[in-house]
Amino acid sequence: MHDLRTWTSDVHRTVDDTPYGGGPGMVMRPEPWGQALDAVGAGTLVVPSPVGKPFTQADAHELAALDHLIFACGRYEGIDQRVIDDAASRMPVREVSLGDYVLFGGEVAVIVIMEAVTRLLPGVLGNADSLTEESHAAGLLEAPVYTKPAAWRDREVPDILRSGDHGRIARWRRDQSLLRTAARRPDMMASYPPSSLDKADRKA
Ligand SMILES: Nc1cc(-c2ccc3cc[nH]c3c2)n[nH]1
Repeated sequence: MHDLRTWTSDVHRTVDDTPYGGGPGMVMRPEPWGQALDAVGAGTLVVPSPVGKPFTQADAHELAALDHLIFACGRYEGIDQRVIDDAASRMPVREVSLGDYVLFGGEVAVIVIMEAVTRLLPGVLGNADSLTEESHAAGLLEAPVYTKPAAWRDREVPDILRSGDHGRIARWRRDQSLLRTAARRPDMMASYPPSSLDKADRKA
């Protein structure tokens, strides 16, 4: 963690200023950011932003494979664009959005990204199999999950899950994933490769 004010030189340790072109709020000054990024060295710079590329599980896997991640947490109306442009001349930069809503700053977004990335690192999750079954891993939403008791408030666990027939259970789960994804995330269905449907059919 680095305090951006470390790289200020005025008595008030100023990190923001008014936006060129007018408009509400303040913009983060380039000088402190430039010196801070120089100081932390090269890596892949991850910048949470409302205007970034939507962050996906695939992005989490890509970041988990990298040696050095640098997270830039902005505040106010954002960071002077020249900071991003200057950094991109020296290192990979990823501006990422967590969703179509606006936060106060990048800190919470960085916490979310760090959790999504670190849980993919070898040895972090107790059961690595969880990574292959979870939502978004196979391009679909996960099937519903159940545990004991078999009946709870007059609601029974689907019989198939108690049948011991693992082939039929796998098929049921895949079908439930497809139904759930089609209902809640038709955008994911659009990119779900039909070829893998054939493979799953063959497997089950
Ligand atoms: N997905 C998403 C990111 C943000 C975000 C990220 C950084 C800053 C800096 C100032 N406001 C910010 C907002 N809002 N929503």
